[in-house]
Amino acid sequence: MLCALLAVAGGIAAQPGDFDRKLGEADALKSSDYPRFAAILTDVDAAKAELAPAQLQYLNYLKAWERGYAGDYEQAIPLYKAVISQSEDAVLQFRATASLVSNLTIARRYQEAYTYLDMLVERLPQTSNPQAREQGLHAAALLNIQAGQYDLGLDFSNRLLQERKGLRGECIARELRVESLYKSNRLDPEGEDVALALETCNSHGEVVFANIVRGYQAKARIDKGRYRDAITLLDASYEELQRTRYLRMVSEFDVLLANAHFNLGDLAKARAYALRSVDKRVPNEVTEPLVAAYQLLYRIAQQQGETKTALAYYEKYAEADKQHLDDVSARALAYQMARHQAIATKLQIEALNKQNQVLQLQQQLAGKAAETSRLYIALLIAGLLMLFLWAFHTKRRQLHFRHLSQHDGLTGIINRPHFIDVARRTLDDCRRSVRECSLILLDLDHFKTINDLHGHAAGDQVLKQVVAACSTYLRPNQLFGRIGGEEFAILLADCSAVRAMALAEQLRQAVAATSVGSGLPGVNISCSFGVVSSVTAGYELRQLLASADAALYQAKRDGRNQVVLYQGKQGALGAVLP
Ligand SMILES: Nc1nc2c(ncn2[C@@H]2O[C@H](COP(=O)(O)OP(=O)(O)OP(=O)(O)O)[C@@H](O)[C@H]2O)c(=O)[nH]1
Repeated sequence: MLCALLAVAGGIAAQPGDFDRKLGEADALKSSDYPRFAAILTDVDAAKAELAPAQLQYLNYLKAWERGYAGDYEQAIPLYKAVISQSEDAVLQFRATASLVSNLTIARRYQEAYTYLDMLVERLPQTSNPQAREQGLHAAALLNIQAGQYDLGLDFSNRLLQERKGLRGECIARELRVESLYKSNRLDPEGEDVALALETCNSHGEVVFANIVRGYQAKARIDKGRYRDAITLLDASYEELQRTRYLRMVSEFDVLLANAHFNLGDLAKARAYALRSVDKRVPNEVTEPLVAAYQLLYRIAQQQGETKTALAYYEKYAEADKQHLDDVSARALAYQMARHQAIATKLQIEALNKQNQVLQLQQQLAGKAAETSRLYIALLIAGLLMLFLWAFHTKRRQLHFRHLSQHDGLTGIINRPHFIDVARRTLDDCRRSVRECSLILLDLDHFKTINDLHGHAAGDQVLKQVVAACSTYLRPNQLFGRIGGEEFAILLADCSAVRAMALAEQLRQAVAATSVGSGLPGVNISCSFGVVSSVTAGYELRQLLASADAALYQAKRDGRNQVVLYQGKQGALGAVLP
């Protein structure tokens, strides 16, 4: 092995078989011995020029896996796509598709995930490689469970279970089974499913999967009011779970313990666990445990009469809950759209078949001109028309679903997930062609007071008026989205800070003018604005939003109803209008 490594590192021509062996070794080690896997990958990558085309694709697949493992899905996804389109090895293509589905799911690109899942399911019958099949069935079960299609999730887990009996895949399959059953309210916490899943995962040393199963077992006990039993279960494997450093489960256990203690009236312990759950949260993600932790902290503070703290936690809870629900509905809608796409394609194929039959019969008729055949043709044409109508209807519903998933129900402009999606792509384009972009963030002033004094319905009306006032000044290519309750963002490609400031000022005046004729006498409607340019904050959306937010905060502090430009970390926030 050392010789082979030296041969690669030192540029001595290595045997093609060496690379196959190394790549295979790296593949086998990737989840159990990451440092060794990474070292082999670096070695083989250094000798890239000597690899045969198939070996190069295998290397690219492992590199994509490495990026995904590091959480860098934006790099992993195009790498997987390249392997799928360039590799001639059907097994590698299949495995890359399965990994791509998982990465797209975690990166919340659900529609794309379904498109690739359809490809995967279609190729499953022709794929006999056991490892590839395990990956494919795992990805299919996971995505369906995420989309709330628990029976489909259960089907795929059962197939995985049958195919991987006695192997590590059995543990994964049994865990997925427990998850589907819990999420569809059918899990018996003391039943055979849980017991077998724990036994299989423990026997394969799969600590993380075993603890995911315990998490669902504890949840089911809590749902049945058996709080002490849940605590006993979670306490027993608490230390073991901490050692895995798998944050998703660590924060889950903490919030479950917080919940059980809260229900038993021990508020001090409940608060400690809930705070720990927030502290150990998965970075940059709004997960279910985070929403539950904020809700508990709010309820604990409320019970202890700490009104101010309760309110602060309530706001965090409401915001996290909204984001989480947006995500859940995006997954469900993506599923519906994927199904409609599949039906539409099937109908198109059927329509083409019928069209063929009509042509064939017409040819026969040219010779015979038989009356009965004419009738048959008329019937076929009628059937064809109906099929086209049906396909048209399906397409329309599909477009409707897409619109729902991308737009805000109240104001009609695009919603936060879609804004982020399109803005990232626009910023990438601008970065590549070195064009300046600007971002405007606007937030209604004292909106809570309007709600409190005139009711939520009046508040909704004000939100619509503000959007209508701003839309008058915006062109179709200027991306306008609702990114929070009363917070909006506008991304302007090919736009300098000076022009963005001028536009923001126009919008400020337009919003202020809606106070007259708003139907709410004595109410001043205004917005504060934060503006930032890619010249000062770069092309990363997250950074642009954070910088615009800092400028917006400054505008709020300085008295609201004004526009502030972000001028970089060093420079003060300045160029205040009016
Ligand atoms: N009517 C209505 N209210 C909403 C909606 N989304 C969020 N809100 C409310 O918007 C208010 C935002 O209040 P705050 O964040 O305290 O901000 P504010 O009162 O505008 O004060 P400043 O931003 O500091 O000027 C909260 O009361 C939310 O309940 C919505 O869709 N409709």
